[in-house]
Amino acid sequence: MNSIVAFSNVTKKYPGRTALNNISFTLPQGKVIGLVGPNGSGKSTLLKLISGLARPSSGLVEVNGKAAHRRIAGEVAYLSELDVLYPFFTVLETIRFNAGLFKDFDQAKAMEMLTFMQLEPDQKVRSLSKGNRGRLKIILALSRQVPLVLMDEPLSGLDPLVRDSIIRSLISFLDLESQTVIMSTHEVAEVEPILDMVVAIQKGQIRNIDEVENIRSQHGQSLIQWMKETLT
Ligand SMILES: Nc1ncnc2c1ncn2[C@@H]1O[C@H](COP(=O)(O)OP(=O)(O)OP(=O)(O)O)[C@@H](O)[C@H]1O
Repeated sequence: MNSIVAFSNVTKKYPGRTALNNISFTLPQGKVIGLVGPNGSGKSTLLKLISGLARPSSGLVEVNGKAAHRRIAGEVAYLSELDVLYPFFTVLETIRFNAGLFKDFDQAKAMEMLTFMQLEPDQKVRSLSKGNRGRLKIILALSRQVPLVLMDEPLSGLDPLVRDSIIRSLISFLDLESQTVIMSTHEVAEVEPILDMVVAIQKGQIRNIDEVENIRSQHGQSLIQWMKETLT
C-alpha cells in the first residue's frame, strides 16, 4: 500500500524543548487516522510538519513522496488549532475568500455543508460562537479537493450534543477514495467509530500505530483501553 506520509528520523526542537525526538513511521492512503496523546506530547507539531508550515530540525518529512514544505499547501488542507478566520468577513465571504485562495476549493460542497451545519451565510465571523467557528473551520478544510486533510482538534469547542452528528458528517463529506485524513483529538471515544487507524504519541515519541479494527478484534479493547495500556 502506498504511504501518503513518511517520517524518517525526524526531530523537532523549539528553544529549550524537544517536541519530537527522532521519529520514523509511515501512514497509508485512504484512511481516517486519529492522532492521540496527552497534552504537550507533540501532536500539533507533527501535523505542522506534515503541512509544511514548520520544518524539522533534522530528518525528512515526506507527503506523497515529496519533501514537505510550504509549497505543498496545494496538496494539503490544514485545519489549525488556532483561530485563523477573519472576524470582519461574513460566513459566505469567508467561503468565497477561501475559494479564491485555493484552486481546488469546492464551493458547492461548502454551501451544502453550510446548510448541514446550520450556519447563517450572512453572519459575521466575529459574532459566531466558538462552536460555530469550529464548524466553519471544518467546512473550509473538507471543501478542499486535496489528497491529505489535516485537522488539529476539530472537535474542540463543539458542544457534546452536536459533536456526534458532526463526526458522522466528516465521513459523509470526505472522499475516502482519494483522501486521507489525519486528526488530532482528545475526544477518543467519540471519534472511535470513524477511525481506521490510530497513532499514539507521548513525550515526542510514537508509542504505537495500529488499526482500530485490530485493536477491537485482536485485543478486544476499546480505543480508550488501548490508550491506557499504550500510554503508561
Ligand atoms: N512555538 C513553540 N515554541 C516553544 N515550544 C513549543 C512551541 N510549540 C510547541 N512547543 C512545545 O512542544 C511540545 C509539543 O507541543 P504540541 O503543541 O505539539 O503538543 P500537543 O500534543 O499538540 O498538545 P495539546 O494536546 O496540549 O494541544 C510541548 O512541550 C510544547 O510546549
